[in-house]
Amino acid sequence: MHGLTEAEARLRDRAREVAQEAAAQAAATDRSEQYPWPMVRRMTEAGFLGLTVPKEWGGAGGSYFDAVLVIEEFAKACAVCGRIAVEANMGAIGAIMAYGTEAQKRIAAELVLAGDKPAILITEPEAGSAATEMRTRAVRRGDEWVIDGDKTWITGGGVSRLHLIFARAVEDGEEKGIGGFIVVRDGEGMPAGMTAERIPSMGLRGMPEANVAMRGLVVPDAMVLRPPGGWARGFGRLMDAYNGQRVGAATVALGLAAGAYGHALERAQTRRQFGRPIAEFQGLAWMLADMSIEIEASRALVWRAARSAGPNGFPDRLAAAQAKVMAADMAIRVTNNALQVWGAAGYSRDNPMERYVRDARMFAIAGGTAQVLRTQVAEQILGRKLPQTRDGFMRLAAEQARAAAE
Ligand SMILES: CC(C)(COP(=O)(O)OP(=O)(O)OC[C@H]1O[C@@H](n2cnc3c(N)ncnc32)[C@H](O)[C@@H]1OP(=O)(O)O)[C@@H](O)C(=O)NCCC(=O)NCCSC(=O)CCS(=O)O
Ligand SMILES: Cc1cc2nc3c(=O)[nH]c(=O)nc-3n(C[C@H](O)[C@H](O)[C@H](O)COP(=O)(O)OP(=O)(O)OC[C@H]3O[C@@H](n4cnc5c(N)ncnc54)[C@H](O)[C@@H]3O)c2cc1C
Repeated sequence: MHGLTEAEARLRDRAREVAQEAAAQAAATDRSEQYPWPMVRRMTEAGFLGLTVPKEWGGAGGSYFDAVLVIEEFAKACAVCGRIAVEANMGAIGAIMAYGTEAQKRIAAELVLAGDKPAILITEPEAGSAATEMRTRAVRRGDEWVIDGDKTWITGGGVSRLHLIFARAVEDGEEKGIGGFIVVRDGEGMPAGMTAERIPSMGLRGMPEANVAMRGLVVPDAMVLRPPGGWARGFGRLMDAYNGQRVGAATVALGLAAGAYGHALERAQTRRQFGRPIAEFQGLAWMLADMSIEIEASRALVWRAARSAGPNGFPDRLAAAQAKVMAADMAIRVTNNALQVWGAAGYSRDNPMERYVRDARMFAIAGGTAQVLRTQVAEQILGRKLPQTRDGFMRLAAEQARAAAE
């Protein structure tokens, strides 16, 4: 790897060192399906949670690129730890540090720097890819808002303390747009009006995924996250921040692929059949060559996307989607081929290869599916909206005709 400053290389090396401890507990975390609290404490002490929090709020003031260097090292060893590093540096915490009030920033920074991995609540049972069709409503009642709705597949549900909830804001009986609502879980249980029920998942089993129900959840007005541009632009500005997390998810996929590839490379040179190392068989040598090419190409896109964020900005939307699509699809292929290099041994649950395969599967679904993000890439390169609803193009044409007539 090249193109790192001395400080960046030092940060990556420090992350690599701590990630050895993450590797040692990854199998146990997968088997127990328990959130890896001891490792979270270790990562917190090392300053990897809240790395991107500005110095004035107690963080290291690191860049998205710094976070990416750390996330890849953890994801190679323990993808759950990699995802913790994503959400403790990007997504909800990024949105709050950019758009929040002083009080909101202080609360969020303190939580993350003390080891919390925030949760972001966007998806609903009937609004997955079509996230703008969400039904969760926040109705204003004086100085507070009352939230009702159901979210699903919420990473960290029941473990996270800081929650950023996307909901439709209703004021004076009128719907204003989609906004962000901050809720903090203080004690052991969930806040009044909020429940979390775990969903059993295929991979990343140490990370709880949950259905979160909100019934009369009260949020003070002071905890409403108001991005610039008003309610009507709320969803878009929150998604600006979410582009950071897309780069983070791409990095976990990259790290998983790189970790599996490392194991495959070693195995190919030590396992012998027909009297010689299996690496000498061209079928496997080319498989390893393709893995290395795809990993390097993905890393280039991930780095480009992370570096596209200005000092106080978020990664570019197009670059983030391109990196995520490439890394997610690549990780499925590479982890699968790495298991193939291991033969039957790779299929055993006593071996990390099957965990890499299970863990890699989610990234073409979560954070925008591979299909939806391809449409986003197409929209950006074509410079035009590609509506996904049946009547979308008719509405667009009507809007354009109206604008031309004015
Ligand atoms: C955006 C979609 C939900 C498509 O819905 P629509 O067609 O109804 O919406 P648009 O008109 O395209 O967008 C509305 C509004 O938002 C702006 N926008 C959309 N995406 C972005 C973006 N990436 N960056 C910046 N701005 C964005 C868009 O320009 C419009 O703005 P204006 O109103 O014009 O100002 C759909 O394409 C989509 O993204 N679906 C995926 C939903 C998703 O990613 N969910 C993630 C849930 S969290 C998660 O999975 C965590 C997992 S993890 O991190 O491992
Ligand atoms: C492990 C995991 C963690 C997650 N974490 C979170 C989280 O923390 N917070 C959160 O809010 N959400 C989270 N999600 C939810 C995730 O964002 C959604 O699963 C994702 O946006 C897709 O929604 P869906 O699953 O409802 O699929 P659907 O939208 O129902 O899609 C089903 C299929 O149809 C395809 N499809 C849908 N629309 C189109 C289209 N317009 N064009 C082409 N194909 C289309 C999709 O690509 C997919 O293959 C997580 C999901 C997983 C698996």
